[in-house]
Amino acid sequence: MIFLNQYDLKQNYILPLPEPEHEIALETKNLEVFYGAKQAFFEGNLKFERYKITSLIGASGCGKSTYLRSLNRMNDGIGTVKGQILYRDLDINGPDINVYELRKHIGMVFQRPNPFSKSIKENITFALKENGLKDKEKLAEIVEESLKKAALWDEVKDDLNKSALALSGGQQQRLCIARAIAMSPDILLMDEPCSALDPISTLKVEETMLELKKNYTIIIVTHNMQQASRVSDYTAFFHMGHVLEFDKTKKIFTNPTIQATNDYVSGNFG
Ligand SMILES: Nc1ncnc2c1ncn2[C@@H]1O[C@H](COP(=O)(O)OP(=O)(O)OP(=O)(O)O)[C@@H](O)[C@H]1O
Repeated sequence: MIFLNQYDLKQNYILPLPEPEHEIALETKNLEVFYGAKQAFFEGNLKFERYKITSLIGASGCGKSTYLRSLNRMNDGIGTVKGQILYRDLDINGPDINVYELRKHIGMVFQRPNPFSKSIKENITFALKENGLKDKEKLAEIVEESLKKAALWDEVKDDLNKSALALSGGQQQRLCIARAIAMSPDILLMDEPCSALDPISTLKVEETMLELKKNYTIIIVTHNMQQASRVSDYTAFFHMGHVLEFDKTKKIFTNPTIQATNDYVSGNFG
């Protein structure tokens, strides 16, 4: 067993990023996150390609969620985020950004399914109505479309007025995905979206993600190595608050450049 502190971070990090092949949906430059005096994330320079899935992997406490949550300002009021987060030529970490509007573009799906205690339909229409959409036909259209994209429509189409809380955990998580995509985000952040799900529900959510990447850019935190290798195009390996290696998923899992990545993906430390 190899222990985390065995790696000399100064020698290993940070590998040059691969050249992005396509358009960049989101980029972080010199991102740092502090909780009080403690620095939890260091020098994050990553570029996320549009219509691709990027997995963030690494041992518990290495800063994956801290980094992910910064991308739609979920760390506001919790930690201090320094550096730039560039989205459509805007630094969304800037003081003049309307965070509520931002989250319509960069949505989040959490670890535990968290549907509202409302009907399946209302879970999807609630935020849209709050945003002023009143047209019933348009709302019904969005409900159907979002549930179809989240691969839940066939299972719930006859029960749209039933409580979302009566759904299984896996169905609830797909409903939360439907709720997020009903707002037509550009980018979906997913923080261990399958950790509370059984293997069959996990596979369904993974299939949903593969379908969703036709229209969305997805960044997912996962502890599940098989999941990262099954769904993602790129993988970033986090270690003690640093991104040590970021590359195509196939390279990370079959021929990583640094020892620490190799040890992690082959299960030799944890
Ligand atoms: N709200 C907070 N206040 C203070 N410290 C925090 C807070 N959230 C996270 N941390 C600390 O920041 C570091 C990174 O935590 P983070 O949750 O980002 O790691 P992670 O890689 O996502 O872990 P896990 O895989 O267990 O979810 C840890 O040392 C953690 O204790």
